[in-house]
Amino acid sequence: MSIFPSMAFLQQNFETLSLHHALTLLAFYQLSRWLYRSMVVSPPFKGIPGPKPASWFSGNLGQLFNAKGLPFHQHLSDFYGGTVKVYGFFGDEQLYISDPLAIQAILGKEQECFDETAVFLEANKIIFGPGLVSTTGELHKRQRKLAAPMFSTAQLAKIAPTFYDIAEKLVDVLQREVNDQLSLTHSANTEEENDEKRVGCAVLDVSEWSCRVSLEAAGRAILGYSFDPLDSPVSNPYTTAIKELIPTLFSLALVRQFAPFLSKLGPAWFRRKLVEWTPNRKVQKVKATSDLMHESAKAILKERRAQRLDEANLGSGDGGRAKDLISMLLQANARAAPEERMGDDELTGQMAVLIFGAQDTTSSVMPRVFSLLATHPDVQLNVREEIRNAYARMRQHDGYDTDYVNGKARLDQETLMGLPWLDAVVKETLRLYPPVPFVRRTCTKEASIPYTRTIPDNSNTSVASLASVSIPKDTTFFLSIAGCNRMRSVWGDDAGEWKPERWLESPQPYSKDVKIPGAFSGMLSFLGGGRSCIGYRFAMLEMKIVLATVLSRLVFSPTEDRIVWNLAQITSPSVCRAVEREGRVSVEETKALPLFAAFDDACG
Ligand code: HEM
Repeated sequence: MSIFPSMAFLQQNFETLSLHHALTLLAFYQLSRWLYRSMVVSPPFKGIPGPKPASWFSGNLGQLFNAKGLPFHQHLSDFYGGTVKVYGFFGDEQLYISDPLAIQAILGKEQECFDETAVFLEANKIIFGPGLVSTTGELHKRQRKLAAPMFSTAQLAKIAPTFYDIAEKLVDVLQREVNDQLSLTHSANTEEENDEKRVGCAVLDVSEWSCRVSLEAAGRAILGYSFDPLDSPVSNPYTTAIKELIPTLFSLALVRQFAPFLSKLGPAWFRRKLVEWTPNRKVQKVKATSDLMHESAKAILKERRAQRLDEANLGSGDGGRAKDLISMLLQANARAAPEERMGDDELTGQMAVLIFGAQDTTSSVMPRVFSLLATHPDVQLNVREEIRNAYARMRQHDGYDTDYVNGKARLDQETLMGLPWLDAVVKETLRLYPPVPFVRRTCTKEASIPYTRTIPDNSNTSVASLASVSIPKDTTFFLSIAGCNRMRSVWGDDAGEWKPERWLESPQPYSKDVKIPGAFSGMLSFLGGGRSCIGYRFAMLEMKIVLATVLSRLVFSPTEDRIVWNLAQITSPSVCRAVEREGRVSVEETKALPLFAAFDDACG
């Protein structure tokens, strides 16, 4: 008999236990499992290279789940190769995989052996409810089958005008902000000072604007609900809450390890009480955000139902334009066989998950694109010229009137998606700087995975040979999206450089020998396999519409601010500024990405 208390024992006896006893037992149970795995079970990854654990308690987890951890992640694949041994709690051996061959197996033919970690699934169940990111197996497949048609090219074409509405509003708002800044600085400065400043330029926080636009685009396109009309001075409380959710969750990485146990503790009302009683500011912040998301989702679902959006309504009243993706999902749900339908908790779960999935990711990519264009003026010139030429061609075209809305020109979807420079810039940014640099997976049944072992030889180069590693059940590992996207064996010696031209030279600028299943354009940024990003077409369309609309009018150049990109599951930019307090100077980071911006070509 095992010396450890089983979960069944804990559950049966829970009624008679005090909260204090229960938590102590839980901590003991968790601790003993880790100790058992690390001390009794023989280490599974002998011979696989990797760094020493940085701490006896949390191994390398503190380095990996660290806002400043991006260089460490890169170092692992650069220094140790595509399959690296890292340590979890109490010496628990884990893997850090960026090897394309291994990933091909994990996301492809061996995918049945791997799933999201229990920590990820259970934490998401608590935060979002039973949406796509917290379900597994048949339930997950059923939900995906119902949700996938919302993201077809044809359905997305119906929401493209919504993206254009938002992008055009953004340009109007930015124009006002630039004008306001220019008139303020002009009247406050002397002639000399004005000469020194970049004439005609204002400073815009492209990160803040991208966050607001992404949330508004997600709200309107997915829920048919406006979270942030952009022209009000204060952003929506939902924006602030959702922006802080990922960093807060990331900083709670250790506490989240208890989520699988918490989720099995008694009825829902009791688990809720446990969270309410937790004396931790960050836990309370996550709870408040989760409540806000659920309340919003429930209210919107009720509203949609009241509108009785049946098939006839969807196709009429607005020129055949569906209003939002959730209306489409409700309709598909009503048409599905009773046993396939989603319940209300699943529907509200999808709503929260989709808003969340759509917001933080695209709002990480867009500021990165603006910033890279600012520091690569030649590329920016090419992109802007290409967009402007496309508009000019459209104006010359006989039937151009149909592409005008409220007096503003709009590129049709085919033209927009086919702009080579814009496409190359977005793809190359996603490749080199994937907003989600890694995901975690658990091995649900033992699997043998092939990988390429790199061995340094005497001439300071390395030789590669094929190898395989057996991954025991319950092993947790890191799947490095950024590491795989930067593999020199796939992308060539310049894999670490941002070179949009590579996509112009060849539509497939990566090794033909490596096949990563389901991945977008040979990269892993949207992952692959059965849990790949369901919203990648949505993301590409939204980002291209916003970028093309903004870049057709504005030109960007860098300020002297030092920008750092931090890791919080999703990457985000911060500006570093020296602050003096009580005679001491320290560097403070604020979430922002300031760039000089000017309308047309006035920026020098
Ligand atoms: C540049 C933008 C985006 C990137 C880089 C991105 C990336 C990813 C990645 C890497 C995953 C896998 C996560 C994991 O398995 O742990 C994922 C899943 C997901 N994404 Fe995205 N995403 C983006 C935009 C979107 C958008 C716009 C939506 C919704 C409209 C969305 C909805 C989802 C959902 C629902 C999942 C979970 C899918 C499942 O488990 O079946 N994403 N995304």
